[in-house]
Amino acid sequence: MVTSIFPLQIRDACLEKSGTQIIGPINLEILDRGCTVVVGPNGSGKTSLLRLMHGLEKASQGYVKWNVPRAQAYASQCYVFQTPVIMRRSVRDNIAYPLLLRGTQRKTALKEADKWLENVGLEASGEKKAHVLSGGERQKLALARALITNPGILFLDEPTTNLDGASTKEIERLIGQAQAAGTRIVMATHDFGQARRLGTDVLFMYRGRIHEICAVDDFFPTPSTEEARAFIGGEIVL
Ligand SMILES: Nc1ncnc2c1ncn2[C@@H]1O[C@H](COP(=O)(O)OP(=O)(O)OP(=O)(O)O)[C@@H](O)[C@H]1O
Repeated sequence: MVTSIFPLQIRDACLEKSGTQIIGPINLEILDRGCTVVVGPNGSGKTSLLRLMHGLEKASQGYVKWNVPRAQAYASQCYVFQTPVIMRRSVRDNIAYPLLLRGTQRKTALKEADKWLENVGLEASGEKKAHVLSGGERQKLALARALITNPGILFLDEPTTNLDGASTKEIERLIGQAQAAGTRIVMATHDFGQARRLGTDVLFMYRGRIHEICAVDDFFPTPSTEEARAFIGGEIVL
């Protein structure tokens, strides 16, 4: 039996940069189901929290611990950056790349990439150089490249910033599809509509700390703190 990477346990974790604590202490447990949307004002620490969870940053105090050894957990995670990293090769090769890294034969990897090209609507662009893609197309490529590995957890940092309505809808469809297929989602977003459409629970960051965590259906109509109420109302929260 394969051991689950969950729960992810974060205990008293802090992250320091240039001698300043930017987030923490954070206490959080992530179980294997759902879509957690991370919201909060600019600079409240959403990206830093995602990076800490994924292991791109190391806790200066406390710990971030998966249910399995770190390397095993890392192999089952993907992180899609706000500005996706695009490799200087074709769109198709970009998508196949994670499978090639894992030792899949090139022919099989490309066949799988073709399925994903179709799923994300990039089938006409497979042979294009990836760096010519538009912003929305790049996000689709990045999602396909993440999902081709069937990750246990997917971290998304503002996946639809600067995208038009149709591209946003398309990206949300792919995220919903991944969640339905069993991938745990943790996503930072400034889009409340998106948070309501995709999220199961909300994590509200404020001044580097988790200020509130609850079901999406409770957070927006009845936030339990004054800061969250002000934030949802579009007031400046400092
Ligand atoms: N490498 C770094 N060095 C120093 N400070 C940093 C570094 N990275 C982030 N910070 C600071 O940490 C704080 C949290 O940043 P972070 O990017 O996590 O916020 P955010 O909530 O994702 O913001 P936004 O909504 O604007 O994307 C900010 O004040 C930022 O300036």
